[in-house]
Amino acid sequence: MLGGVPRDVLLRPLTRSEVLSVMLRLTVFGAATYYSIKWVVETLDPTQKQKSQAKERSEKLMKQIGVERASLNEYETNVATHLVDPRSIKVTWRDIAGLDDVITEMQDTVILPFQKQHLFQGSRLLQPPRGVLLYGPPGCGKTLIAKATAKASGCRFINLQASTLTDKWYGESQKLTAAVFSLAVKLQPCIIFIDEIDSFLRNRSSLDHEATAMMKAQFMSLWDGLETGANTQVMVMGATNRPQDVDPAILRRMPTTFHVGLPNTAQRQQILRLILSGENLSRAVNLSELAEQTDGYSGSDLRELCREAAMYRVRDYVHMQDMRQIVQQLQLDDHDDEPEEDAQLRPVSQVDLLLGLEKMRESKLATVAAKLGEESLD
Ligand SMILES: Nc1ncnc2c1ncn2[C@@H]1O[C@H](COP(=O)(O)OP(=O)(O)OP(=O)(O)O)[C@@H](O)[C@H]1O
Repeated sequence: MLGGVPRDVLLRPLTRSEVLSVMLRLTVFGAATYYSIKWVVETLDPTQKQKSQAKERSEKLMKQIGVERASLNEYETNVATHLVDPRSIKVTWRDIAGLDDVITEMQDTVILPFQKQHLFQGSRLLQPPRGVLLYGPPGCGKTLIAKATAKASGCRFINLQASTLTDKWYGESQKLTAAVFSLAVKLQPCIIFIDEIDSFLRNRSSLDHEATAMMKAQFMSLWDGLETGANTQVMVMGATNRPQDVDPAILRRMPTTFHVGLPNTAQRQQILRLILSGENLSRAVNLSELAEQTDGYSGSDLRELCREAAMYRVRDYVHMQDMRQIVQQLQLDDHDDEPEEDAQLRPVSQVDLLLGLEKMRESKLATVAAKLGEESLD
């Protein structure tokens, strides 16, 4: 190939400008190769679109919570898409009824350390808890309390879904787990909230996938790492319906626990009053009677009962309108200039509420029957 080039030209040393020119060409060639390969890899990466969407979303959320110019790696960006702006949370303590004791305790043990950090410094005994667990049956207000806590504390709030960490390729879970803690530290004061923590950090068993076991171990060690930074304001808050299924090692890291149980009669009456507070109620409504009759009902059941009750008057109204139209059509000529009827819904009555209760009972019985049926088939 170089046959035509005279031997002395090949052997003579390169001049300074030739060396520079070769180096320049090599640099340009190297850069072109690097960017071409990067472009091909990015084009072929099926998750590229999700990644750029995550970046956009996390940048927007970070801006909303007042953090600009924080440099986040790819995994922290992914976790940042689960950030919640406390100002956007609608739930306040006033939206929770019958749980005054839990709220007071939450304010003292969780919110106070965030708000009055200086009082808690310098004493190992007064260190705020690194982990808090809310437990109790479904629909009794755990999520409401977590949201109101985030709002009242003004902390940044990472609402972590178990699937964010678990449904990932091997190795990705660990990088995301590390990112949860590093992001929380960057954004502190911060609460990492994990709903249904039992499904995520459940009892370890020999059947656990190796990656899951490693992720759990890593989660715990990063959690312990929070202890070493005395001024670190990061807390993990978990909620579960099944505390017995949570890994005991995790439970030990959540020494502050709040039981949010089924409401008693007085609490049910308070919840009913709160749920119906914006409604037009008939004077004859007796919430104490309803509270007596709803033993075993959660706050969420009571809300559903009230929703049903409120619907009866809407249905009545629609039926009434239909009837009126039929009558009007029949008597069209005679009643041409009759005044328009009142377009208001009637107040919610005690009968509506009792009918709502009846409907709830039926649906609860049907659910129990279906469950028993499933069990007998197993
Ligand atoms: N104490 C309460 N005061 C007012 N509303 C309540 C209360 N408890 C439950 N509710 C109503 O029930 C709904 C569900 O409550 P929430 O999601 O907090 O329950 P949860 O305990 O987190 O349930 P799950 O374990 O199923 O997530 C609330 O949105 C609210 O309407």
